[in-house]
Amino acid sequence: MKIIKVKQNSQEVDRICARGVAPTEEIHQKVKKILEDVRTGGMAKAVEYAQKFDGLQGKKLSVSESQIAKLADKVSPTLAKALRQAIKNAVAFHQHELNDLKGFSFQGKNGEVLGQRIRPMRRVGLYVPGGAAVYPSTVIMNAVPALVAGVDEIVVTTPAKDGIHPSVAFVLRELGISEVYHIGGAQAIALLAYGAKGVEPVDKIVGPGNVFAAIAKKEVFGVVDIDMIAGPSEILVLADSSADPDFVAADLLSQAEHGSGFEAALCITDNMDTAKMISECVDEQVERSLKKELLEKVLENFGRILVVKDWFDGVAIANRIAPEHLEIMTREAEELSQSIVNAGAVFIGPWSSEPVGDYFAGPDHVLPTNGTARFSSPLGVYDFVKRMSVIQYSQKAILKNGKAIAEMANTEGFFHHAQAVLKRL
Ligand SMILES: NC(=O)c1ccc[n+]([C@@H]2O[C@H](COP(=O)([O-])OP(=O)(O)OC[C@H]3O[C@@H](n4cnc5c(N)ncnc54)[C@H](O)[C@@H]3O)[C@@H](O)[C@H]2O)c1
Ligand SMILES: N[C@H](CO)Cc1c[nH]c[nH+]1
Ligand SMILES: [Zn+2]
Repeated sequence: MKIIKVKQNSQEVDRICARGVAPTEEIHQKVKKILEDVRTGGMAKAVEYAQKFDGLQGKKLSVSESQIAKLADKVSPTLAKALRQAIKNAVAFHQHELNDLKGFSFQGKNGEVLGQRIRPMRRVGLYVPGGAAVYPSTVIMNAVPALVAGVDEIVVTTPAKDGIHPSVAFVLRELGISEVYHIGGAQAIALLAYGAKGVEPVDKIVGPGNVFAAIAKKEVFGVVDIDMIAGPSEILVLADSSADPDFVAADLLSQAEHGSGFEAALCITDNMDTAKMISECVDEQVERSLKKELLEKVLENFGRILVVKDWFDGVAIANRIAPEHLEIMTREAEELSQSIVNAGAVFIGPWSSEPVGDYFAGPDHVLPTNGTARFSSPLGVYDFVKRMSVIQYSQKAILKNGKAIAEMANTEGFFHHAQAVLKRL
């Protein structure tokens, strides 16, 4: 793995900050055409694309409850136990988010009541990727916050080349999700956003995906809401000489293996010897891997060990990179973590390996990528609710403030706004 000495504004850091799949004009046009085709051509077009790209056999996108149940029964007892526990952990974590979603109301000086109410969305679409891998964990991470928020209708789309995987079916059944369509990519996003015969459009689409799903989500924003851009997975490990190089290497490769080829596996260290040991461990693990070719491609693009002169520079660079996952394996890991402001999730200390978060700990694994952690948050209950303002004016309050309101309205040239208030005085 390449080792590079860097400062905060080095070219290599700029290149990493500009990472991500830069979609070509060709991909953009392709996504737009698929969206438009499904919007105008409806179910027939959606089926055609799902057959072409998503391994759909036959003409039916919807997966029936009995199919889900049959597949779910195939899951081994040990996997069933693990998935059930992962669901429990995710529910427990997301329930804490409700503490910040209570709304409020207060009474003003003239008896007026003002407030904010929180309401769940009615119908949401969850995109569960399925091109290069199978993602039962992503069903959990997409669906649990929606369920905790109290969303009425949850729709899942997933490509699944070889049909819905039993583990995915198991999680769907455990969570009571029965509206499922075998479709992926831009065509799935179009189906969710525009609807088609037998499929009602949703209010919001969430979930990670490859470049086709991500661009399609951006394109339909406005017709529906979207969560964020959650693209190819990324990890940045901060490691000093106390870190176990074998752990660091393993964690870097955990995200490099996701399969799109555009993942990022980065490390920052303040020690050249540590850099060399980590690099050797990565090379050894890659050499032994069944995914050697894929890992080499990812590491060539965005696999780097950056050596900094001190942690002041290290933290500044980490905050510029704003990775999806940030692991800290340094002596004062918790203290250092306090300086991190841009990351999807922070994993502190040697035992907090990234896959603990991918599968089990409880916090969501749908996280902002490509540096969007500068302004986006992990998927959470807050993504599935809306805030609604409440204004309950009293007669005393309108008598006190009516003239001021009318004056503002008249200044804007809105005579009828002014009249509506003045009539009440
Ligand atoms: N950030 C997160 O929270 C998070 C979580 C899980 C996975 N991920 C990422 O999600 C991505 C999943 O990607 P994936 O490919 O496995 O699954 P995917 O479901 O996102 O994409 C597969 C679909 O893309 C479409 N597609 C592929 N090639 C196409 C082409 N040439 N033309 C038109 N459409 C095409 C097809 O519809 C196909 O079914 C990975 O990069 C992974 O790292 C991110
Ligand atoms: N690391 C991914 C998020 O970037 C989530 C995931 C699911 N399965 C394995 N990993
Ligand atoms: Zn992962």
